[in-house]
Formats: sequence, structure tokens, C-alpha cells
Amino acid sequence: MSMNIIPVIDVKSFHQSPTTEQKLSVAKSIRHACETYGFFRIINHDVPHDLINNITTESFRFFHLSSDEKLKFAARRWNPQSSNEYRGYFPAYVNGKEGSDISNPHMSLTHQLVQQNIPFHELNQWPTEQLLGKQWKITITQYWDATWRLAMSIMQAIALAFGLDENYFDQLIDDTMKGGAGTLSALRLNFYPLRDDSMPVLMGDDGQSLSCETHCDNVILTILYQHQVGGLQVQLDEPKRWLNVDVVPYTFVVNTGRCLERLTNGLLKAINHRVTLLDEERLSIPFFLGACHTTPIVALPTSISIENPPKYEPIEYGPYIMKAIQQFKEYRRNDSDKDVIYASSSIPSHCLVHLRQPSISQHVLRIEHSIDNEKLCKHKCSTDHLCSISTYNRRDHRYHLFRHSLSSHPVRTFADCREKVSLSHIEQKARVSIVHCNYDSLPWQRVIRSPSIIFQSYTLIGISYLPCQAHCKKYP
Ligand SMILES: O=C(O)CCC(=O)C(=O)O
Ligand SMILES: [Fe+2]
Repeated sequence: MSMNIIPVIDVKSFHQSPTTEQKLSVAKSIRHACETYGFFRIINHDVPHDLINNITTESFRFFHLSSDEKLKFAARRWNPQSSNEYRGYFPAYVNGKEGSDISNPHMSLTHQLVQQNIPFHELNQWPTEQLLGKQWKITITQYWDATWRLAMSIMQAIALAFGLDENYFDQLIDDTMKGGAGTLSALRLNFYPLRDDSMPVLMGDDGQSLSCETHCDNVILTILYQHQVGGLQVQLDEPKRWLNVDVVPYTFVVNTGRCLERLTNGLLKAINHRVTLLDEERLSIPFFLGACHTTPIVALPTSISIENPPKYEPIEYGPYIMKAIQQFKEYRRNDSDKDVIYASSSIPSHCLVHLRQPSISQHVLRIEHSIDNEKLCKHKCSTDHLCSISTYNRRDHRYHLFRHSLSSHPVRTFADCREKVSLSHIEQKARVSIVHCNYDSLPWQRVIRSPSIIFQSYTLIGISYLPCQAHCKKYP
């Protein structure tokens, strides 16, 4: 469905010394759009078209480098030499798209949080001039500055819309004036290459193939630029449906993040969005406006009323984001996830897609699912093929580990399975089959049936293999 209901907000007055009345009128429209939909399109902003052209050109130049070159700018998970845990490049085989996360280019080198390498207070590793020329860093910095200014004017409007001083959010978002390390906002370049078999298969709740999984941004707000190729969809409530957000050249789509939802006690909604799978390359550039590490995310006094009593516990921005982003595979960093080999995130039908070649004696199988509808979830294992090792609970999902029961079985890789295997073709005797799936995509419910495992869960998050050393020691 096309997106002609998306509210369009003209922000021309932002950069033309607006009168109080003009400011309040824009503020009201933004509040209404975020209360009703959680997103809107802005036109007549002052980010120069040339700058937008430049950043798209520079982004393509980066993503068209060889994989080896790009990995030099990756975070430590993919580049052990990197000093960054989070910021930097991430490859597409992890979660379907590649990207580069860029920190505030003005971050102080000497601030203690930066020196201590507190997560996200990480300096950008800029591509060398030799590789991409001088202009790369200049363009990225100019674009950062322009979208930062735009984001701050939107926040001023939101403050006004809640009856507060227009500068209410300034120091919460950037504490450098108070001697802090500054904002944890990030600019991200997202590149969606043509799909190949190294990338996971992602699927929406309606069976739609995706190149960016369904998610909600955790930050305060996002200013997104879609370059030429659409694919972005947002989810509307009542009735729940997905709507295309078309490309309108040189405009931005803004969406509310979970922190703004919390700051406004749920009045401004953070919404689910996703990107459909395309048969062409695609570039998108979100600017994620965040706060500072210790910024309290507490409901604005004017968002609380008898009709809208406090809904959320106060939290601190840094630790909250740190936890929340673990929902994204490209951000997972804890030990058990370090060398995960991801198989498909969703299972199309009768098959598992083996990305690499895990061996049954060196890997354990992990099945993750949401716990939204716990009642529906049950699992059963047959001692024939798999034994359950353990179940772990994460904040909003659960995962189960299994290992092959044939501990004496010689090391055997799943290479035998080729890339896409209908599991019924797997040789019974060799017992390399780990799980035989029948996968039905029912609205809001997925069912995997197998002789070994039965899963019914609200949403299947992923199937992956972990190196088993740690787990196998416990279960020889
Ligand atoms: O690529 C897009 O259009 C959306 C990307 C997105 O939602 C994200 O990176 O958070
Ligand atoms: Fe997003």
C-alpha cells in the first residue's frame, strides 16, 4: 500500500527566524504526527541537496570497496585489530545488510569516557585519504552537522509542543557544555547489496521477505534518507498493516524512537518498521539522535496526567541502549555470540540454510524465539539426534541450546548439506540432520514440526550454531 497518509511537515520556518506562532504551529503538527503514527516526512529542511548527493556518492564508494578493505574499518568482532567495540563497519552476512556506524566526529579525544573506551564513546576509524580521498571525512562530518542541527530543531519543536522551554532537551542530548563526553548519537550508512547465499533469510510476520528485519529504533528519534530505491515499510495499528514509505527525493522520514516514547510517557509512539527484499542495491542513511551516557530518560512532567499515569521506570540512556541493541544481531557482543555462525533467521520451508559449515561435534544448535506468547511455546527433543543442553532467558526472548547426541561421532561438517537443503534429503544414517522442519507461516504464529523438535512460538528469531567448547565442557 502506498504511503500517501504519511504526514508531511514543512520545516521552512525553522531556518527563517520563525515567529513564536510559526514555531508553535510546526510543533503542534510534529506532536500530532508522532502521537498518531510515530513518523512523518519533512520537506523544506536546510540540508543542502549537494550535501545529500555527496554523501550518497561517498557511501557507494565505500561500500563498493573489496570486503577485505571494508573489514579494516570494522568493529572488533570482525576485525580483532580494531580499537572499537561498536562503531565501524559490519558485514552483510550477519543480518542481511552491511553498514557503517559513525560516532560524533567532534568527540573529545581526551574525555575520560573516550579514554576508558566506555561503549559508544569510540572514535571513528576514517578510511585513509589514499583509499577514498580527503573528501570522505569532510562530507560525512558536514552531513553529521547538518542532520544534527535538523534533529535539534525537531527536539525544540517537541519541547514547545509539551509546553516546555524550547531548549529543554539541549543538555540532555549533548552534555559537552557541562564537561561531559557528549551525545551518543550515531550516523549510519546502510547498504543493501544484492542478496547472496551468505546472507540470512529474513522474513516478516506476514511472510514478506526482508532485507532489514522488523524493528523499532531505540534512540530518541531517527532522521532517515532513502536514496532512490524504496523498500521501507512502517507498521500501522488497528488494523495492523504495513505501508510503503515511498522515496521522495531530498526529503527525510523522521520516526520516534523508544527513548522519546519513554520521555513522553508513551504519548509519542515508537513504531515498527522494516525493509522489503529487493532485487537491486539500496542505500539508506539514518541519523540516530541519542542522548548522553548518563542522561536520565524520565517522563516529561507535562506528559503525565490522571488519564496518562507514569508508564515507565526511569532509566539511564547509555546502559539502556547498550542492552536494547542486543536485539540486533550486528550488535551482539557477548561471549556466547562471538563466533556464532548464523543460519537463516526465518526458515522459508523445509530447509535450513547453512551459511558456513558447522561441524556436529564442534557446534551447538541454538534456537531463539520471542516470549511474547509464552503459552504457545513448547519444545520436545528426541534423544536420537539432539539433546537439549540448556535454556537461557534474555530480556525479551529466550534461546535453547542443543547438541548432537552422538558424541562419539567423527567430526563431520554440514557441508554435506550443500547450501540449501530440504532436510528430507539428508541421509538418515549419517545423522547429520539436526532438525527437520516443517514451517507454517500463520499470522502471528510460526510452527516448526519435526521428529526431533516441536516449536510453536510467537516469532522465531533465529537458528544459529555456536562453537560448543564452553557448553560441551559442561556436558561431555
Ligand atoms: O534502510 C532503511 O530504510 C531503514 C533502516 C533502519 O530502519 C535502521 O537502520 O534502523
Ligand atoms: Fe530503524
